[in-house]
Amino acid sequence: MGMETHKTEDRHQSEYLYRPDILQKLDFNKSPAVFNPRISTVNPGADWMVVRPLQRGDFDKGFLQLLSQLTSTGSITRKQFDERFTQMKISGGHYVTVIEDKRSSKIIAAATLTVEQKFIHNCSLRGRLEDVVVNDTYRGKQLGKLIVVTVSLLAQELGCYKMSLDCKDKLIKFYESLGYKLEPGNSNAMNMRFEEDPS
Ligand SMILES: CC(=O)SCCNC(=O)CCNC(=O)[C@H](O)C(C)(C)COP(=O)(O)OP(=O)(O)OC[C@H]1O[C@@H](n2cnc3c(N)ncnc32)[C@H](O)[C@@H]1OP(=O)(O)O
Repeated sequence: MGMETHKTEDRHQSEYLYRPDILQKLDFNKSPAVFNPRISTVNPGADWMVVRPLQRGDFDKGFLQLLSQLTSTGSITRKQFDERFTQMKISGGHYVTVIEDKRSSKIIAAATLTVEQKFIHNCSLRGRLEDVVVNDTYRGKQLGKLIVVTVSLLAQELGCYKMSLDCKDKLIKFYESLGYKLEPGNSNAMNMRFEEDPS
């Protein structure tokens, strides 16, 4: 490969799914979450950690292996990953956000904000929190709180009027500590499955 080809390839790998600068202005004082010690998106607590949008090159940084700690991912090829990344970027509204350990160049946490465009509420936007996961060897160090608060504040910053999530019963307390509430009479998650559950 010539030098120019290398440069083009580097640019390709570091391409972001969404503009990283929106993450710089999130105000953690707006969140009810308690951090001890205090950390935030811009100051995640160690110089080897960075909170940022998904990059195309995260295929090589263990992003899919991390997701497999959440649910079944199947065996996704680089081409499939690349095409999905491109489609998400073109369609907009997909804020896949990650924490990288720069010492090992590995993705250690992830959460997605999906923004839905609505007609109701004066053409409003609604956020959905999806696919939250922290690498098991990094759990219990506030990174779950950090990544969830990051995408929740991002939803607010983007103008969403609310943010919703589905979770297992045992995680209700975790999300309540971050500002999510079970609304009486309005907290049922229902699904219609079109395929056999692979697990
Ligand atoms: C909308 C969704 O995506 S729901 C799916 C959530 N993801 C998963 O279940 C995947 C597997 N689990 C994980 O990846 C992690 O355990 C996470 C993301 C749930 C939490 O990540 P962590 O980095 O361990 O969380 P963090 O250190 O920020 O913990 C925050 C608090 O929640 C509590 N907590 C964390 N996980 C759990 C759990 N599974 N059950 C009960 N409490 C929990 C912690 O004790 C901690 O409480 P404290 O602040 O009083 O000490």
